[in-house]
Amino acid sequence: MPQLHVENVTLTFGGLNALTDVSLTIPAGEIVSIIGPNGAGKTSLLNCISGFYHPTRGRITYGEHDLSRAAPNVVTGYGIARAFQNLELFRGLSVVENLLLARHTHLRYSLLDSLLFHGRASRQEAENRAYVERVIDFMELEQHRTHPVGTLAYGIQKRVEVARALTLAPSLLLLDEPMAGMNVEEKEDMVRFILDIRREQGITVVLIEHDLGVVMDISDHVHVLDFGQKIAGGRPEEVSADPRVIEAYTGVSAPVAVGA
Ligand SMILES: Nc1ncnc2c1ncn2[C@@H]1O[C@H](COP(=O)(O)OP(=O)(O)OP(=O)(O)O)[C@@H](O)[C@H]1O
Repeated sequence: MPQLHVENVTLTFGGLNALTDVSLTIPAGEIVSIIGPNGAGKTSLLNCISGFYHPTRGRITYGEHDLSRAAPNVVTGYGIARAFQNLELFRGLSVVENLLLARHTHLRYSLLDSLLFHGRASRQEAENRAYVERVIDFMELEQHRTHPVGTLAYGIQKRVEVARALTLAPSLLLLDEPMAGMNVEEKEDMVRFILDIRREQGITVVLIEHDLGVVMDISDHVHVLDFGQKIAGGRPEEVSADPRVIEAYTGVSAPVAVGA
């Protein structure tokens, strides 16, 4: 499975650097979290990886693929799917309809194919339905499958959003605050799903999350952004003890040991 490399990425909006010279590697099969205070550049980084923004400078690669100038649908085609912070679901459509719609972006046949080769198109359609049903099973959404998404509890809608990304059969899943606004029980469920996505499906997970307890519990590596710069990266226990991280979160400089 490919590794994701972010190399010296700078992203500028007018005079503002949303990201400055950020480098990090996401090893295949890991859960890696990106943390940092509000406005630190976390979503901007995810936008660069998923092709919504293009870095002003620097390079992003996924295995042999250069993502730096790729469009979002091309990035998805390379096996990178994203669940959005603000749900990207059609509220009036059912769970199963939302997932089928997302899966259709992966259809291998064109309109011409479907007219000329009806058999191939309908076989593909049956495969898509079977795939979507497996995702519904995996994300434990059976009881909601025919309900319009807009009528579901917020925590369930967030779960459908993750399911939507999974229907694209990614090898790398980008999750932007999948637990925001959830109660404790819903968070526990989402943590379990994230762990299972990695363990049972072998999918690499990049997570933006404000709940540091969750981050430290489930991440293999953590990278910390502050004012668009990477200020720390490493194992959760290394990062949580790093004085620069403590300062970024508390605004208070960590005491320097006497004699240091
Ligand atoms: N499209 C844009 N145009 C102008 N400025 C932007 C744009 N997108 C992001 N920014 C700016 O870039 C900086 C980083 O924003 P970003 O949303 O990436 O931070 P974040 O760490 O995800 O914040 P949060 O935790 O609040 O979601 C902010 O100053 C933001 O205002």
